[in-house]
Amino acid sequence: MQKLNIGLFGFGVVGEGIYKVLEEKPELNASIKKIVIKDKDKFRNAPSELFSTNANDILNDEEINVVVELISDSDAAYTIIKKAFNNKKHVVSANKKLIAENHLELLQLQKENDVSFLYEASVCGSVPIIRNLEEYFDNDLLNYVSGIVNGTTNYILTKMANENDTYQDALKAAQENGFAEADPTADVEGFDAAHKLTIITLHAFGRKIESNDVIRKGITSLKTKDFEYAKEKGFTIKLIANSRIINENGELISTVLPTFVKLDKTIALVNNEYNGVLIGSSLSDEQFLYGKGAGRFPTSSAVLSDISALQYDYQYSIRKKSDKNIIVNKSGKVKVYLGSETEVSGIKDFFEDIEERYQSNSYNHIIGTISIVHLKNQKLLNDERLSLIVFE
Ligand SMILES: NC(=O)C1=CN([C@@H]2O[C@H](COP(=O)(O)OP(=O)(O)OC[C@H]3O[C@@H](n4cnc5c(N)ncnc54)[C@H](OP(=O)(O)O)[C@@H]3O)[C@@H](O)[C@H]2O)C=CC1
Ligand SMILES: N[C@@H](CC=O)C(=O)O
Repeated sequence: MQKLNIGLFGFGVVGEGIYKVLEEKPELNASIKKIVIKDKDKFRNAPSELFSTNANDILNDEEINVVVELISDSDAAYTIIKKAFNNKKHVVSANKKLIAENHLELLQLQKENDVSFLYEASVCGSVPIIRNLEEYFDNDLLNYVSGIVNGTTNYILTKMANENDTYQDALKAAQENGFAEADPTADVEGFDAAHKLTIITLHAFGRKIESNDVIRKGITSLKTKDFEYAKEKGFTIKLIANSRIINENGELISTVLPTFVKLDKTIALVNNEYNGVLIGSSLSDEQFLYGKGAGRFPTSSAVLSDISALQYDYQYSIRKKSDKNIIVNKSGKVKVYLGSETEVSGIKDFFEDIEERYQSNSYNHIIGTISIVHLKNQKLLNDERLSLIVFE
């Protein structure tokens, strides 16, 4: 077993977690030689000689053969990872934004430099989704991957639906628990889930889509009345990320949208910071992966698993990667609920047909069918007056 000398970038929620975990796992033959952070004056729960603010203390150290990148700045992480590859170091990362934005380039660089780039922690925290899609589902025909991939929003939605918490209180608690991104806009507006969905889509279907291709709406415009409607009708509201193949030409429908989920469905039972992903395939029908999607030790467990996989030179091969023309979000339609406190002019025009209209002094809603082409209209997605919720 080769000795892994680790250079760790970041000593925040996850970085400090993996430091602690590795201290308790001497049998792994992996130890942290240097930790690079940003703020040299912060108190650290580790010996001060380990710390530096100079990235080159890791990147130019020839004894360090593994870089574990756990920082909150994706631009800085991009520079660090590229240099690490050039210097023939393996990289483990949890940085979904960075990966989603540079996925194919980074995979190519790992290949050219004959090193490994592993990032299980970047999607669904502790849940081993990437390696399962990559290895186990290699031969089975996948139809969809769908579920809850962001712990912060699921925590907030659970607290709002089940404990009548306010959005602000629930978000604050998610931040205090270390679930949220440094800028929680990434969580609550659905960007984080969209980044994760692009990573999932490449490993599931071999197709690289951009986060901007995903039809995305977060949870910030949901109102108490929407939760009341959901309860009355036997639903709960979840932020669901979904990529599915709909046509023989391989067209993908990829969305991150607030979704009414029937209370008796598996996904409805995924609460708090837990994530849960349904994998639909021709042979095995539907399977479910479930576990903690955020937080110090759950995320560290996935980072640890990647470090451990380096011991046997594991690499993602992306065998399913297809260079065919990729078509995303062009066909089909969905059943949508649009709620608003005041009448919003022109929204009826988005619907192909309307099934239900409700109007009162304090709240209105319309339920009907909207084509995918109209659903991606930014006017509809970005209007904060509108609660947009799809039916699964
Ligand atoms: N928290 C979670 O549950 C999960 C997080 N992730 C991902 O893991 C990564 C780390 O997240 P998390 O630990 O929560 O973040 P934190 O905000 O808790 O910690 C971020 C760390 O990054 C360091 N840092 C920021 N910029 C730089 C830089 N330019 N150079 C060196 N160090 C830098 C900070 O330094 P300093 O301490 O000096 O401020 C800090 O130690 C992110 O990519 C996140 O998306 C993935 C899955 C789950
Ligand atoms: N902020 C993210 C952290 C894990 O990826 C989340 O809440 O899921």
